[in-house]
Amino acid sequence: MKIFSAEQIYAADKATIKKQDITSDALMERAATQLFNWLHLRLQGDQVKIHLFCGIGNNGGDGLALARQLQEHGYTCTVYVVNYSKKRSDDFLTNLKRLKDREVWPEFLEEGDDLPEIGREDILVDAIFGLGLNRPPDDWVVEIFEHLHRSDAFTLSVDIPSGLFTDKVPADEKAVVKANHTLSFQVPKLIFFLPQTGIYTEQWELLDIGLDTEFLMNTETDYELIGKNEVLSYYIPREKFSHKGTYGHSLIIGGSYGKIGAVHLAAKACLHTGSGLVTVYVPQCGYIPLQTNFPEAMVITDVDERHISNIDFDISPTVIGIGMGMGKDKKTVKAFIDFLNSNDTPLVVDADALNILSESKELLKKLPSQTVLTPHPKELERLIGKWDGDFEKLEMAKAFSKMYDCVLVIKGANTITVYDGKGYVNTTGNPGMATGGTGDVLTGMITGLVAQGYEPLRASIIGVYLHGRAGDIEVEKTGYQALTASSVIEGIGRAFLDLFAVNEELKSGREQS
Ligand SMILES: NC(=O)C1=CN([C@@H]2O[C@H](COP(=O)(O)OP(=O)(O)OC[C@H]3O[C@@H](n4cnc5c(N)ncnc54)[C@H](OP(=O)(O)O)[C@@H]3O)[C@@H](O)[C@H]2O)[C@@H](O)CC1
Ligand SMILES: Nc1ncnc2c1ncn2[C@@H]1O[C@H](COP(=O)(O)OP(=O)(O)O)[C@@H](O)[C@H]1O
Ligand SMILES: [K+]
Repeated sequence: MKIFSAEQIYAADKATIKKQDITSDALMERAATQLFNWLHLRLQGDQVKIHLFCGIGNNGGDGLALARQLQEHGYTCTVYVVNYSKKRSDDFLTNLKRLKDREVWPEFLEEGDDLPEIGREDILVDAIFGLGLNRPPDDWVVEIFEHLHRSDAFTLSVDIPSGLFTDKVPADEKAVVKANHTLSFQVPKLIFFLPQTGIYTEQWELLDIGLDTEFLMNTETDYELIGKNEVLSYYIPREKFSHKGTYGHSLIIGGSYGKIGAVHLAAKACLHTGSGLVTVYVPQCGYIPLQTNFPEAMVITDVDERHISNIDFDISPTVIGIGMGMGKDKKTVKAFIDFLNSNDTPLVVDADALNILSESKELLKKLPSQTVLTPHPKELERLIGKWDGDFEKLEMAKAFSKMYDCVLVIKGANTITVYDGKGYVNTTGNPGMATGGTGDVLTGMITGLVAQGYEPLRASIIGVYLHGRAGDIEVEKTGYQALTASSVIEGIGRAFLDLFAVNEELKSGREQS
């Protein structure tokens, strides 16, 4: 699913109005009706107090139109207009008049006014600012935001939490409404997925307002949200007459004394993701544990007991995953540099190998084209330098990816894979995965997918999706705290099966009906 910018959403508005020959007010009414239906379905006429805080633009207009529909259905609501500007939008004014025609008189809030009392059990609707915010809200408006927050009432934001810009991080966290739930129109917004802006709403949901599908389909976006449908469309089926050679030979290089587990996790994940063969390359201290606990893997050992000192093997792997638990011993750094100087096998690079790469631009130039790099935030900073806010981080990541022709997998709650000027935002995964070793599992999975013939960008997108899905499946059994990297590996098989689950359900539903 595409993630559109605010400008593109305004353009979609225009295209819809023209193509469907409707007024902008009719589109606002659609939006309000969807908001109303959402609330009505849940409240079923309950007489809970609803406070609607509206701005003076179209976000406020949505709020006013919603207030009218609520009032018509007998709900108890009070409407406030946060009067931050005299420049009211036409559709706001239309809806203000309609409300007054029904003898609902909003209370206009100005600087210095007393603020209304809000009970904990009440419901707040935040329709103060939407996509049109273009400067920080005034202090007295921020005070209203804080007042709403102090009430502890359930806060429902319309389109986006008020105070959030769509293209930069707010300077003051108090200047944003903290929503429990956001009902956003038609398309997801990038702000829901970035660590510095995603925190302002606990949940978000899309409401279909019938924007022109042709416009949405034909407009190229900088970001895409990756869900099951996207992954399914990339899936390569397993052939009946295939054999282990069909699915590639992955070589996992890494480990050092005390960190052999990282390689074990990556290699096991690689195998569970479908790599035909998996060989690991470790210091000698890794030989016995791996051969004892992981019979499916082949093991090649370095000449050194504790560290990788000379990457030397006589197999021809399809792809190499490198860096997990490898450490930065002097011998290892030299071995890695020598390896890069002669390697032309596709690479997936993680952990210490990334840290070594960060220290030399010359080394980065030696990476084969479309090498996958899987940094967590700290490793990313070492690679691309410090950024000022999540939006700049993404721009810097795109520039870096272009400069070195690499796929950058920016790991986090919503991992974003960046390549060729575009970002692919992942939707799976959970906080239980914030535990040692889950990153090693991801690297193994991406390596295993490249081995099977997925091109590096797709392997990354699919790997990240399945990794998160495996974590989501396993967390149902373990809870967040007990989820481990090993349990994520256990979940990989179910994550693959789950790709087809909806289709199966649909099929059985059709058969029954
Ligand atoms: N397709 C869709 O998705 C649909 C979207 N719809 C809805 O429209 C919403 C966007 O509405 P909007 O463009 O009128 O902007 P909104 O956020 O209400 O701001 C109002 C104005 O405030 C001003 N302003 C900005 N910052 C300020 C500040 N700090 N302090 C004071 N003033 C400030 C600025 O005007 P300026 O003063 O800069 O001229 C701005 O224009 C969208 O989020 C959704 O809810 C639906 O109705 C239909 C379909
Ligand atoms: N809160 C979270 N929600 C979803 N996924 C998460 C969360 N925290 C971490 N992850 C995922 O877990 C993995 C952690 O990787 P990393 O930090 O490299 O761990 P390690 O180095 O211990 O293997 C990444 O894939 C990341 O996206
Ligand atoms: K809002």
